Amino acid sequence: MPDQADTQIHTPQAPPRCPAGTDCPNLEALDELRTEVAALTEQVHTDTLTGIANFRHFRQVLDQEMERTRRTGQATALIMVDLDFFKKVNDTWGHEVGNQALMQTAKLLTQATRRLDTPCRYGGEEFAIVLPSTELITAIQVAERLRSMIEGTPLIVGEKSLPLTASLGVDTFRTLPHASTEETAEDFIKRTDEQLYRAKHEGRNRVCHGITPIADKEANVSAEEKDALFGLFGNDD
Ligand SMILES: Nc1nc2c(ncn2[C@@H]2O[C@H](COP(=O)(O)OP(=O)(O)OP(=O)(O)O)[C@@H](O)[C@H]2O)c(=O)[nH]1
Repeated sequence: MPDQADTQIHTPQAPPRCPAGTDCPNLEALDELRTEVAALTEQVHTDTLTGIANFRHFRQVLDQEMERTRRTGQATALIMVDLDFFKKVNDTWGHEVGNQALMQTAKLLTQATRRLDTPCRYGGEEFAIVLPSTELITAIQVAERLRSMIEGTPLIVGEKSLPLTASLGVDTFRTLPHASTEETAEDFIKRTDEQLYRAKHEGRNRVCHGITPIADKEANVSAEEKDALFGLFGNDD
């Protein structure tokens, strides 16, 4: 038999009711709590240094957009961005100046993209942008615009102007609507990262992109779907 203290702990308490038409102090407390939860949720999804989305948020958005692609057949584009010779910036000018370069780059990423796109800090000096419902050709244009903005916006440190450049990899995830696909978010990131490393290897300060295969090995493609597909990619025959 539980003692009285136990009984009090385990008995569910009905929330106090507010009389209709009166100010209710509990509602105010609830509002405060909601504001606090919203602020904490934002913190969990934000990179502290740059103020843009962090890796955790990036992964959630990417999963969500890939799922949208599977359902609608509209491509999801991904751009990976890595500042060039960033170690040298840190070594020459110090970590604090390196941080300023990262903050400036994050600002440019936000300026160069639409509100629907999600620019994120992927980690270190690497960034990623998820572009929903975006074809490869458009994503390449966005990446090229961003590359040019980074190159054309040196970091001003006192009297000095510090040139910055970045290498970018671009690719898209696409599949036929409602077809099963085996490609995971990790595979897609890896595929796009390979383009980024190609850009580094080919001399940096450039955009490299893939030719996206249909990420669907098993789907039976109907004549109508084939027509739609060739309409999307353009038919060379
Ligand atoms: N200031 C600053 N530096 C960082 C941060 N995160 C990572 N870094 C630095 O970024 C540098 C990355 O160096 P590397 O991976 O050698 O790349 P890199 O020098 O840019 O060379 P490439 O990518 O090949 O052009 C390292 O010196 C890290 O210490 C950060 O939050 N702030």
